Amino acid sequence: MKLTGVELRRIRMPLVAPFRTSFGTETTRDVLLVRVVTDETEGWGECVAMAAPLYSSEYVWAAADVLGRFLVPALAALPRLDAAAVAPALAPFRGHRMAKAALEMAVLDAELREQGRPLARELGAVRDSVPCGVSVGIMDSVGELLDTVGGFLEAGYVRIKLKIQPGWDVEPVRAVRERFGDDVLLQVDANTAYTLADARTLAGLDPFGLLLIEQPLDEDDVLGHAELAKVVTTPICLDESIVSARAAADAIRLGACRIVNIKPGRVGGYLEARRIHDVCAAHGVPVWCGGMLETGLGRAANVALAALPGFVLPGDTSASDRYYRTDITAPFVLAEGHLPVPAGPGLGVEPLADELEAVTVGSEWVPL
Ligand SMILES: CC(=O)N[C@@H](Cc1ccc2ccccc2c1)C(=O)O
Ligand SMILES: [Mg+2]
Repeated sequence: MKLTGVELRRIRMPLVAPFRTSFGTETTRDVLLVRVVTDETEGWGECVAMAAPLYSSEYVWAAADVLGRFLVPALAALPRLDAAAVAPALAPFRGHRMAKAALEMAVLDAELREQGRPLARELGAVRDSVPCGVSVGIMDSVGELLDTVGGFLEAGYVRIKLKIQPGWDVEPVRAVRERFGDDVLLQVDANTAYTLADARTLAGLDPFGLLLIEQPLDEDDVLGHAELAKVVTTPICLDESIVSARAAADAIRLGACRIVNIKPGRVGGYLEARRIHDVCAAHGVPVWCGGMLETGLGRAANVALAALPGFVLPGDTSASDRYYRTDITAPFVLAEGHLPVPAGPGLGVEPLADELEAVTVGSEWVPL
């Protein structure tokens, strides 16, 4: 494969409802897409960075800049273009994992399309559909939360995840348990909103039979999570802290987590995501696929990843209509709480021209 061009495309997708977390409220998703064109085919990548550096240090403008200024030129300099060569070629540039992940994803899509090989096959999928959970934001009232959770259970989601923050934690969890019973698979995600001083409050969640408490403390407070794990009996799951396979191995060995949320964008790509899956499997640590409000492009790749054997917990691989009225690909529709793993070459999906044009706010070709 020979690289002939790279397009950086900015799209804006309105959310069907505001999505509130401990770090802010999102009403519109500002997404950067990467299209890699080769002499044989083309591939698509999606950068999961937000418009502002609130989830991690990355944000869309910075990702577009680092791709255009450093990452794409480094890729263009490669003698041979293949997905395995992307991460090593980009390694000299520090960080920017979400930008790197988008570029690697586009090359992987192009390479697999050329080979006629589905991404699920390449990654080692063992299932052709995956059970789906849903992430529920912080709401203005417990009543509104219960209505929203009821709607998602009606829709067939097999697991509910509640965003929490100090002042919105034990009460909403108790209300969901009282209304929907003890059998609903339930977990919470704090997005780093607590400190070790809140250990007693977090232990207050233990009576509710949660699957896990996700990232209660700071991204870099791995030892704090190990301390917290001695006080809280609910399993700790890490998200923001797990930026690589090495970070996963260290966190597990330090006793900082018993479960890992794998997000390909956060860790630099789907190939590193598979390595994290393998490290966790070797330690007997269950994993699940996190979500970053991806369009159908990232959703397709996440569902393929979620079909690997170690993904034993339902992920945040929700249907397209959980976030968007209209997706830029054929929509992912929940069926009996599951999404089908794409079976076509590469991602198995591609943008629908009209839908893509309708949400495009900018496009630039990166000179090679
Ligand atoms: C589904 C879910 O909860 N995702 C993230 C948080 C999150 C929340 C809001 C977002 C808005 C724009 C882009 C990424 C975002 C990620 C998480 O697991 O921590
Ligand atoms: Mg999370």
